Amino acid sequence: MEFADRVVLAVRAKGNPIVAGIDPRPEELPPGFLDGFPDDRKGVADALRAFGCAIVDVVAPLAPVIKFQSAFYEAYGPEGLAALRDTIEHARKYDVLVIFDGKRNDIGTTAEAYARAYLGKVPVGGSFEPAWDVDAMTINPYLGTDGIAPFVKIASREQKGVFVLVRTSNASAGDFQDLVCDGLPVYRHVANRLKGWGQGHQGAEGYNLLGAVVGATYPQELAQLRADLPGVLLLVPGYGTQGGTAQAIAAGFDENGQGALVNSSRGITFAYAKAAYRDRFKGEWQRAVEQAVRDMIDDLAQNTPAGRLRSG
Ligand SMILES: O=C(O)c1cc(=O)[nH]c(=O)n1[C@@H]1O[C@H](COP(=O)(O)O)[C@@H](O)[C@H]1O
Repeated sequence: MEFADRVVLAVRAKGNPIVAGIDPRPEELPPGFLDGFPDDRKGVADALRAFGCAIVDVVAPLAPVIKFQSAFYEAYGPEGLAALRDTIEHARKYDVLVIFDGKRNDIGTTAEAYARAYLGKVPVGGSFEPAWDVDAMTINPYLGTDGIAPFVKIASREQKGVFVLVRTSNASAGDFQDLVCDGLPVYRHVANRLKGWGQGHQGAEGYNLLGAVVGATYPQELAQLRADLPGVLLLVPGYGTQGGTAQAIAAGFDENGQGALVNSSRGITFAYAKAAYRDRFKGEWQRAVEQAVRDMIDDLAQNTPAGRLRSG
């Protein structure tokens, strides 16, 4: 089944549009968690593996999508990447879609290697086999069309998805993305190109394999892009810790409560450190994580069109 159709069906089946972000920072692991592991780089990577898998066990039954932020695993070198691989494999045991967030890209030929690595297959001996085999990945559009085409080609062949950074959530997002050129800010030029890049790749549910990343922290731009990009899935990070609210995200959905996937990473992964959850659940950190997901589901249901997913 096409990636975008799998997203629509998964969101419908779970009744919410949540992307649970797993961005593990060793210094924020539950108190005492690291004590059970050797005091070296491999030990920390093993702790990230154990922690990430435990988070997956809590979030995968509730959320339709999990997003892994590669940076926090890469930080621990090859051992960290092995931990990421094992945690992705653990997530694969559940009925959940997996996004690899590495914001990759390069010139066309190198972009093709990235696309093969994460979405496609690589030659091994006389045959081809998948390497990372995730459902979708994030990419950077700065290099233009030839850097995007290989991702679209391979995603299309493998029924995978790609999310292009269009208007990011960070404070300096506007440095380049808001520069006006030919009467439009650069991020809207990217959005217009994205429509072309995705042409011919629409799934049966009306959404494209090529999605757009749009931050929750810029509600006006989000509303603009929802209008500019019908049929494009929006991956919306920035909810919670970065200050994005459900009200701000509401404009990202279509009239059926579909079309936007809302990510929260620290707000879920490290929920147990928040005073309200810490006092309520004491040392039971997985219960705090579960409650954070349930609270986010309720918040989006009450304050965005995603509530329509529940009413059927
Ligand atoms: O592509 C992304 O996912 C992304 C794009 C963006 O504009 N802003 C953004 O925060 N992200 C990622 O989304 C996650 C947000 O994490 P929290 O702020 O902890 O919820 C991190 O993994 C970021 O790298």
